[in-house]
Amino acid sequence: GEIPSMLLKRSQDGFLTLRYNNNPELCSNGNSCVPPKKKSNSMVPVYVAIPIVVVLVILLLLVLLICMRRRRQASNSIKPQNETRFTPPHSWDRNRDSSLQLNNQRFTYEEIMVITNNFQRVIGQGGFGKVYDGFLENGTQVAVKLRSESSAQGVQEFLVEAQTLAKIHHKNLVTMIGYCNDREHLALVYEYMSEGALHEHLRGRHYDTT
Ligand SMILES: Nc1ncnc2c1ncn2[C@@H]1O[C@H](COP(=O)(O)OP(=O)(O)OP(=O)(O)O)[C@@H](O)[C@H]1O
Repeated sequence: GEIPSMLLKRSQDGFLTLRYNNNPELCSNGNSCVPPKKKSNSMVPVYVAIPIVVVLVILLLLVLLICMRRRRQASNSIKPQNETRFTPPHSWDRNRDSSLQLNNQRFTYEEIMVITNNFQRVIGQGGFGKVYDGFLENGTQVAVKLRSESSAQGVQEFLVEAQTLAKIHHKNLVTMIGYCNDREHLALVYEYMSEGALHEHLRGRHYDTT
């Protein structure tokens, strides 16, 4: 503010010594008042807080989205254990989706007999029963795993293997081409693995069928 004229006059008359150079908020007639420094902007914290809150909310939403997606994937991969009927996904039905070509197609038992040439050549024996060599119409060599009635492993385990392989596709896993669920016959048709089973390699010998 302005220095009162009374004080200025007394200073000019020599009765008073005024020192106010270091106080920019004081001014005399001759000097222009230095405008008081603006107070720091009280809105600055708001400008900083808003983006932080927005970023936190976005992160929270992303985490929630990821959690929901993982939970959905987990629930999809767990099927009820007491399910006894073989209910292949729609994609297994070649009549519904011809674009699937050989993937997961459904075969009748008669077709399985043709593919394996009436179960002519056994190439292995597993927990579910015998595995037969076979050829599809287009010449693709396949391995047909036929569940035997006397199998120690139940229908349920067989279906679990089928359903798992129908979902999982990996270059290191055998590909399931199709299946047969015809009356009492259950069979899975796999791509033929000419190199044999991994455990045979680990043991250092191949299954001898001849
Ligand atoms: N896709 C395939 N290509 C070539 N041979 C196969 C194929 N699948 C199975 N075999 C042969 O059949 C054998 C039995 O296979 P299968 O998968 O039925 O039984 P496993 O995996 O050895 O035992 P388990 O059924 O008890 O798990 C194998 O050791 C292998 O020699």
